[in-house]
Amino acid sequence: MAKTYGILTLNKISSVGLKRLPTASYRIGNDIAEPDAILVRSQNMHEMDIPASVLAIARAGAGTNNVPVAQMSARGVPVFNAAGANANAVKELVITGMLLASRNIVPALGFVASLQGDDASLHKQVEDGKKHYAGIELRGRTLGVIGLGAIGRLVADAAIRLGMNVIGFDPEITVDAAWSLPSQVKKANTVEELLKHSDFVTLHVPLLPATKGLINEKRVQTMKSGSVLLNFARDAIVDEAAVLAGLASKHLRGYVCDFPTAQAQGQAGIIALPHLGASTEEAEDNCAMMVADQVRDYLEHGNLVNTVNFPTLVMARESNYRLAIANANVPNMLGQISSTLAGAGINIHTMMNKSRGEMAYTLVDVDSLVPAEVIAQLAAIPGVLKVRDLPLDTK
Ligand SMILES: NC(=O)C1=CN([C@@H]2O[C@H](COP(=O)(O)OP(=O)(O)OC[C@H]3O[C@@H](n4cnc5c(N)ncnc54)[C@H](O)[C@@H]3O)[C@@H](O)[C@H]2O)C=CC1
Ligand SMILES: O=C(O)CCC(=O)C(=O)O
Repeated sequence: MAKTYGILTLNKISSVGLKRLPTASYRIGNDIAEPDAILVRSQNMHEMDIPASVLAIARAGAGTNNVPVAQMSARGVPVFNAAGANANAVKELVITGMLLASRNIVPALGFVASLQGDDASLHKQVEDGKKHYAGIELRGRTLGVIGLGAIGRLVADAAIRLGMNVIGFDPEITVDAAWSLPSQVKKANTVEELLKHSDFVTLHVPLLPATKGLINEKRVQTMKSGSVLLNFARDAIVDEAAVLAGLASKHLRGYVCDFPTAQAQGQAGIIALPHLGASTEEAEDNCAMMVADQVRDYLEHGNLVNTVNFPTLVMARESNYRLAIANANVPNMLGQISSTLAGAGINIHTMMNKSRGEMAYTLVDVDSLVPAEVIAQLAAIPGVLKVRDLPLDTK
């Protein structure tokens, strides 16, 4: 009988993506027991008892801070994301956020909603009251972008098209990302340099120990007087109390974020959206399609693309029998894997191994069926975290 896979969904995942997992071999739902993979958006998985059956977790989005990545690495389980698939949606909301703040749109809408009377009275109140909501233009102002990955690059490009000057800071920028940046983007050497010169500052970094509290009290004070901070990355990247103090003293003009909190609720200068950055039909479909394809390729063929904890490794099938082995990145793993196979009289057709940090991953195409006892021997090699037997279904 052909193998079937169970996919547990923890949030609503677009059906456009789920359709890429054929119903003949995939059972998908929010109540799948002993799933082979989990698809998730923002649900916090840190306290979840993740079943031992799970071979892969895929975040239908960019940030994986809601997934216990280190715990999964120790189990040899890759954590996938949908790199770049929702970047355009976030870019459009960031530009919206800059316009909302620069033109005082939120209080202006509140003013209009509060008006009462007939048309003539409304007209008078509007003309008298509009002076309180006069704004500033984006053209000619400076945007500082912290994090020039998939989203930051698109935001930089859009801002330049609106006539803004753009400064960027990203000490870990990839060569490809640097090539794709508009030449007008100026490089800041430090966060402080960027903050000092920017009228708007937008954050597009992942939440990591190194980025937690990136915008702290000292840095709020370093920001230009009258500037606006935009945070569509993660709440903990900003020390919100410091930002509220900056708003109260009028040092900051506004804080636009995707993460409402009780302490910021209703405070002047705050525009908080309900984590809407990636909430467009297009982004939800793109993310779901990307992770469905990645998970399917991993479950069926062991290929790894777009994980946050494993190397990228894709190998075309060259035989009907494949082993996928997740192991610690320590000496002599390949030697032990090949000698175990040789000892069992199994010929290696092709073998590829790649590492990333402490993790390594090996795909081995062999010429004959691998008996269960050999799989057990491989799994028992110290440092081997997971062994998967992936014979092609040739029926
Ligand atoms: N509000 C929402 O709905 C969404 C929020 N996000 C958040 O935005 C983050 C960024 O998303 P992408 O641009 O797609 O990720 P990405 O991985 O393409 O880019 C992140 C960039 O940040 C840079 N970076 C890392 N540490 C840094 C530091 N200390 N200083 C400056 N740069 C640093 C990296 O080098 C990389 O270029 C995600 O991790 C997620 O938390 C992403 C999508 C939707
Ligand atoms: O799935 C969502 O709506 C949240 C998107 C997000 O925060 C991310 O992709 O990092």
